[in-house]
Amino acid sequence: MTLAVDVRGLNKSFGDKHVVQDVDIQVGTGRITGFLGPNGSGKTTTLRMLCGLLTPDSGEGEVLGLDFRRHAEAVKRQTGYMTQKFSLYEDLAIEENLDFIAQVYSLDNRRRRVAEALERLGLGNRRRQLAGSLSGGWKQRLALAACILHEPKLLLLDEPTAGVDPKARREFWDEIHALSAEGLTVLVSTHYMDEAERCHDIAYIAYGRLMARGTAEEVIDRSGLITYRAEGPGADRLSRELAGKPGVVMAAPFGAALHVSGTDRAALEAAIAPYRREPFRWSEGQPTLEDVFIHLMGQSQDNFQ
Ligand SMILES: Nc1ncnc2c1ncn2[C@@H]1O[C@H](COP(=O)(O)OP(=O)(O)OP(=O)(O)O)[C@@H](O)[C@H]1O
Repeated sequence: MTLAVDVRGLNKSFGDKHVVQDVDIQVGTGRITGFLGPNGSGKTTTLRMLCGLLTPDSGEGEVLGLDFRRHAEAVKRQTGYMTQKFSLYEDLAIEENLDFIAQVYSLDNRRRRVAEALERLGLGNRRRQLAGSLSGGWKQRLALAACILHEPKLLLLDEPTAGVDPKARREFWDEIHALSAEGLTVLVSTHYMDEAERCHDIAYIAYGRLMARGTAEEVIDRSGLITYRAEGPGADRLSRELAGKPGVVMAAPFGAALHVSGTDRAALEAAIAPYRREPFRWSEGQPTLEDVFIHLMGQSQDNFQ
């Protein structure tokens, strides 16, 4: 697999806060890599360093085959970065926003590019609508259209669907997959588990440190987590009793069922033994990505406290 991003030993501090610590990040060409981790763990900071908007304290490697520090400008030109906050002009129409961006970047074939971006993201019928009057989902589509206008090879998307309804999120992801199928590489930060599962690969960062990476299956397998599932009336309410018992890393309700996880099988089984009675039915299940992420978060040291 060729790598569109292959950066090692990335570090960044703000004052005495070491917010990105020795992070290695690799993103396969044409793949969609989900970037996950708790709030404030350094995802945005990492994305900004990769596209040359922020200078790392240290780190080396290539983005799109270029030394990402020495050739930051060239990397920037081939990268589309979608910020967390909608940053287009609310009092300009959709088409005017795109045309303005095309002018700012001195893009050739402005009309063609804008028309193609409108068409591609289904914005054609709304092209005269003011950006400020769009719903969250359409705003995000416009922001995505703006980032692909210059035909980048790499997309860095920072929580692009935060606060967007499920249907619009699904459509947005269909578009990300379509772009990836055309060869674009995508690194996308998200807090949504269903989105993590839609990624080819995952990188999980907590408190500035990369804790896991690989496909969802690999991340789950390598966690060493064992999960039991309890069903039956009131099973979900056992979480409080079980949480904190030796061997229990996590006990959380999943609908009416309960997931209890740990890494030490004997200790975990001892913890649930008193509850192996009617009306509860226990079975060993596959840990979910969410189980694994909560486990990883617990393992990482919160160096901001
Ligand atoms: N310019 C800055 N000056 C000082 N501190 C900063 C700056 N930018 C980010 N930070 C701090 O760095 C840490 C990491 O922030 P970052 O935005 O990279 O996290 P994140 O993983 O993207 O979080 P979220 O999921 O909430 O978006 C936070 O503690 C944040 O307050």
